[in-house]
Amino acid sequence: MRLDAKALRYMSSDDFRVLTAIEVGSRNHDIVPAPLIAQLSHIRGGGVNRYIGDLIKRKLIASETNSKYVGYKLIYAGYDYLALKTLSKRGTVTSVGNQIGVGKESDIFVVAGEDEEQVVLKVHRLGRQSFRNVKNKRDYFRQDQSPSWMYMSRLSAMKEFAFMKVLYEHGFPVPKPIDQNRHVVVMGLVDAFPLRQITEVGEPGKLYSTLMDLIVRLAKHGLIHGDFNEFNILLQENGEPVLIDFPQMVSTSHPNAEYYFNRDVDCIRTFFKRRFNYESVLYPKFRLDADKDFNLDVQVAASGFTKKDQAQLEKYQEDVGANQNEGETRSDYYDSHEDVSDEEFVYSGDEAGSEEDEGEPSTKGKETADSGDGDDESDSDFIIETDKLGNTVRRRRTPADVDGN
Ligand SMILES: Nc1ncnc2c1ncn2[C@@H]1O[C@H](COP(=O)(O)OP(=O)(O)OP(=O)(O)O)[C@@H](O)[C@H]1O
Repeated sequence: MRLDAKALRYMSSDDFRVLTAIEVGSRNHDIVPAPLIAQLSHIRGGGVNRYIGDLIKRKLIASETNSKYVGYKLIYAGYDYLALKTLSKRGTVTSVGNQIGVGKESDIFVVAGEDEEQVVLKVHRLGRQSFRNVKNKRDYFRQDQSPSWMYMSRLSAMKEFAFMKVLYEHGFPVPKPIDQNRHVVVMGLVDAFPLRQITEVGEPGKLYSTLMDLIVRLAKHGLIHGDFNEFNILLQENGEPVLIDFPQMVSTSHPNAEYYFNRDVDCIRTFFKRRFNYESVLYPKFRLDADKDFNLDVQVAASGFTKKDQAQLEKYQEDVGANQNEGETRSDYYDSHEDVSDEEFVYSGDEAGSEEDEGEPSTKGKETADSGDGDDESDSDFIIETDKLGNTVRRRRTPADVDGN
């Protein structure tokens, strides 16, 4: 799936009203009947059917029949569309660029921001992975029981933005948080390579200590990253790491805090041993009684991402985790995952904050960065080079390399 910027330009305001009406109607209906769409969009007569037909053709909505009537539902592309429209109206996204990556549960694009600078647009796609791993898929579709995939994606984006903001404000090395709407987060572009692509570093011991210090500093602020590994650490040319991706971040007062803390520490120890042949007897241990400098989790709760939201996301993550194939690593996932059709992601309500005209749009596409474990991957798409600090880095070829620039 692509981020279709052109579609944004060509969509009429009536199309948007109809799309927004379907989003609003979805709060109380699995599928929204045409008369309700007409009422919510204030488009009278049979006119609404023409717009509905148009939106179906553009694959922004889908029609479905239940036992009583034919209705319409928003699909991922339509939801993307509404989010992009809102961000472009706010001016935080001014044009759409290329997809630079695909995560387990997200699509990442570089787009132009407010002052034409390059920024990162991350579209959360919960359900991509869980379709394979969650047994009780139906739960997430049934509005009366559990939230939809799109609702969960929105919660995940809210969480990422809330944590990024609080961490950024307290001087942690994270991307600059810029904006968030629905399931989309806009953040600063970090000029760096994921640690996973780095084959050699000048001083592994120094980087190891920096990363362990970061884990400890987070804990002293009441937080555990929960997914602190080579995929979520970007290494800048000056050797300083930047932390991304906070879907599993938990408070140090979480009942399983010690487990999560140790897992983060172990991830780094294992990676350093495997990749750089570096081992140290020194590593941090979790201490519940440690003096806390600050409780950032309290600030996050105050930011609008509530404890209830956190609990809902945690339940989802547990469901995914509990059903994860034993021993499956993230690389295995990348190597084996099949794309799930976007039409399968159906929005079934619970959305908030969708004022009329507050629309915005979509994304997704081909895996371009990081498509397997760096150790096993074919090298033809990569260039090995030495950065200014003498680190050997492996990066994907760009058109500029082909042109010889
Ligand atoms: N702010 C950023 N600046 C530069 N690159 C970024 C940024 N955010 C993400 N990326 C790139 O996109 C990739 C995926 O991002 P991220 O880890 O946030 O997605 P994800 O869906 O959570 O992935 P996964 O769960 O598989 O780690 C990163 O490895 C990195 O290469």
